[in-house]
Amino acid sequence: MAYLELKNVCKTYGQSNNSTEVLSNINLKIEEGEFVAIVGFTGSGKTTLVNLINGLIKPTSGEVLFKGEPVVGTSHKRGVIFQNYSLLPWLTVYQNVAMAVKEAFPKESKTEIRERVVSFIKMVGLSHAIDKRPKELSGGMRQRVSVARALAMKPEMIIMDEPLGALDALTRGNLQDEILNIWSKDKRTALLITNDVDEGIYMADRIIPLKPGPKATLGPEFTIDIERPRDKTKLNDNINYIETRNKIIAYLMAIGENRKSVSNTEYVLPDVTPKSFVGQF
Ligand SMILES: Nc1ncnc2c1ncn2[C@@H]1O[C@H](COP(=O)(O)OP(=O)(O)OP(=O)(O)O)[C@@H](O)[C@H]1O
Repeated sequence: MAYLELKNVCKTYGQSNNSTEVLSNINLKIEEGEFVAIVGFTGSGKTTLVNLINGLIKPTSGEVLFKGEPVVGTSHKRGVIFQNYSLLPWLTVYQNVAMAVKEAFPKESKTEIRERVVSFIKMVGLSHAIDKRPKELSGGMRQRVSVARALAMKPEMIIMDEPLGALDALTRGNLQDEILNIWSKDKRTALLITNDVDEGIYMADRIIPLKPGPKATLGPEFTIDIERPRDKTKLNDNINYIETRNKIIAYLMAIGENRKSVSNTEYVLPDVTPKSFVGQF
């Protein structure tokens, strides 16, 4: 039995004439302990896929199974690191992480919870900002709180929706390594949604492209046959890395070209000037 399985999953938004089938016949199996990356184009339905797996939305048809059981609603067993960090603005960094930890570990003592929260905030390099509120943090710092919050809950499966996109290269690299540490040390299962092929190759066992939408489906998988732990500084000399990267990029470029050729529509912008601007220049 697969740890996570999607069987013929389709998702349509809207009703009748006004509807769009965003995802079409998605079939995916992830085994326990695997790290799978889905690489997709912008707007292809990546977040929709994450929300289906997380239980935030239901498929229009098909099934999402977690450990053999249909996914109904969210669960802290599946920890999601969202793209938009979704922190509670009135809580401090500590409180944002602690709230999630308390929910995941209701039987832990106050001291145990404090230790857990503090150690994960330290891991993401935010000890100095532990009592700050989200509005006092940069976008990258908020994203790091969101990573700490998801990982501190020790989810059985870590689901990441383009979690590191807003970060600088150094912070991004550090967090990739922290996520990999936790995944391998705690024997987790992980799904990473990204538009960065290099990030996918560095982190995952398999990469599966999500074709452009509407009616996005999954493309053929690419196995990443590079020994772990992987050394970023040596990847550029690794023949497996070079070959796999070239194959994935060629595939994505080919399906990207098809997408371009689907639409020849020209969009003409309206020729209007707001009244308040007239005479200002
Ligand atoms: N709740 C919704 N109602 C209607 N349409 C939606 C809804 N959510 C998403 N969509 C549409 O579904 C399509 C896929 O959106 P989604 O956010 O899943 O894509 P994405 O690949 O995550 O995008 P991005 O790369 O920009 O983050 C888009 O055309 C979007 O407008």
